[in-house]
Amino acid sequence: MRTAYSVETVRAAERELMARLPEGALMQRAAAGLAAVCAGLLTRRRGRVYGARVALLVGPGDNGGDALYAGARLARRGAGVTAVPMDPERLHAGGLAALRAAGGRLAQAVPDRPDLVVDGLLGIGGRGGLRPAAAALAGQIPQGVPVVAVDLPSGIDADTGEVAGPAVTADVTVTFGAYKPGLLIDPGASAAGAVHLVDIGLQLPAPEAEALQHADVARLLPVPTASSDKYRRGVVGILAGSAQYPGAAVLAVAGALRGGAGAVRYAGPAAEAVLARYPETLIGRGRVQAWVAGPGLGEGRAGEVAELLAQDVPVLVDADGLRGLDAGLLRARTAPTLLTPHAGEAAALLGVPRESVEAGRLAAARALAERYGAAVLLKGSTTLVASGRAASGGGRPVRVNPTGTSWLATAGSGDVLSGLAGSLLAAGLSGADAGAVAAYLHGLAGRLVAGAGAPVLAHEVAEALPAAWRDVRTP
Ligand SMILES: NC(=O)C1=CN([C@@H]2O[C@H](COP(=O)(O)OP(=O)(O)OC[C@H]3O[C@@H](n4cnc5c(N)ncnc54)[C@H](O)[C@@H]3O)[C@@H](O)[C@H]2O)[C@@H](O)CC1
Ligand SMILES: Nc1ncnc2c1ncn2[C@@H]1O[C@H](COP(=O)(O)OP(=O)(O)O)[C@@H](O)[C@H]1O
Ligand SMILES: [K+]
Repeated sequence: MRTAYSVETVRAAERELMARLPEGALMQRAAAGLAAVCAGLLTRRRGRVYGARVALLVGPGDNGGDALYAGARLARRGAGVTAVPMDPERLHAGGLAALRAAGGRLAQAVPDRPDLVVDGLLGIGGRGGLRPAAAALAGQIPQGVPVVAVDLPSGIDADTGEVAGPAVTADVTVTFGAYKPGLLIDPGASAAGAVHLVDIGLQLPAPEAEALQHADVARLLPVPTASSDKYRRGVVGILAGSAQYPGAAVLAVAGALRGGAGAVRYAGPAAEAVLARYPETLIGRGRVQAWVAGPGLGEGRAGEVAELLAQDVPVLVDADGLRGLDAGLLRARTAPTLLTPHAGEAAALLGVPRESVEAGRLAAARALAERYGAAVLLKGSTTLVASGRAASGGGRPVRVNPTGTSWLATAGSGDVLSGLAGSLLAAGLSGADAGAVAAYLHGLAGRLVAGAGAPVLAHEVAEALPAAWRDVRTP
């Protein structure tokens, strides 16, 4: 499990540790880790650190201090290090002295053709987008030069990944003590590049966000045993498709068949299309352990969705099923509910513009989970899963899906995802676990189909799901 912690939590852990260590020890640990990553990058690109030109963008706080001390370490290994301050009157004094003592220099502008730029403008003390002086410096970063961000790319919100204005885009981010949620969630995650975590010895409590890894998913997958039969493995019902959108039914069934339930039951007007493709499907209503309601239903079917929600079985609601959902009805349910909106559907459910969901994905997922008392899988460039309890009790971390590819932004891939997640619900996973595991496998399958980068069809994602299962289950 990869875990991420809010600024408040990181600061508290830092205070606690600093009280037990000599002054400046933590910053030295951070600077040593940062310098090691920079040295590794320079060595890979040009064979050695000696003679490399390194430009440090230095802000007024401790983030700038880290950059200055790391610059001093690189200068001692023979790099030519130039520090460019955001405000020459506000520079970390110890860091500046160390850099000077090591032979580094100060300049007013980023020198020509550096081999590496270190972004030490703002760290967890940054608020909002870069202000003009910082933005002007970030604007001087030459194209094509690798950028290493100190702790996080300056201008991204550490807690949410929101980017409120100008921000640095890094190739590598060296973060200290713990991942911050903004490094895992877009748009921040995209700005961070590859993230290296430097352990500085923090003792941390429960995380605010977490990302499953292969082993976590493998533990949650429903695997049949000697005593299994198709009913014990779970039956998933699919209410999807319409005369206008029969394909959504086929794709949701395709995802469900590969999700680990023992049988898939289809209810709706696209039975012929479903059977033509998947003769394994049971047709018509009957007992199920979970329902998937919504893909391709078209308009005027809210009554059918409400009928399923009135039953005491787990229900996943997607796509057209999400229109006009009754929050009171959902909150009154005792069986698990999982909602799987994309940003547009989430915006409609929250009554806010789509852009505000895109810009603040974490807050949107939490708000939906709280308002509807349900687990929420918010699809998009970083898929998030908030559990109902996380919002109300503040207890459960939001799951950030680490797999996926933007090639998945293709018609019908969401239908495959909802069938898959519904199947996992029927197999007995909680709403949040079913959502997180489904997003993980779906993202992995999408990557397998896209390969080095090629268009992906939704049905191919469903077909690649067994390979994704095997990949996850291979130790
Ligand atoms: N606290 C600790 O023990 C450690 C902290 N470390 C470093 O310290 C950093 C945090 O340091 P600080 O608390 O000094 O904060 P920052 O270095 O992030 O800078 C905060 C300062 O930047 C200015 N600022 C804020 N938002 C701005 C904006 N949008 N545009 C322009 N200027 C803005 C403010 O004047 C504020 O004083 C961490 O990110 C990490 O790099 C590391 O050295 C590890 C140890
Ligand atoms: N930019 C993106 N990067 C990665 N994945 C994306 C991106 N945009 C969409 N996706 C994924 O693609 C799928 C699209 O689902 P959805 O929007 O419901 O499409 P549809 O309704 O056509 O099936 C979701 O799994 C979503 O997370
Ligand atoms: K930074």
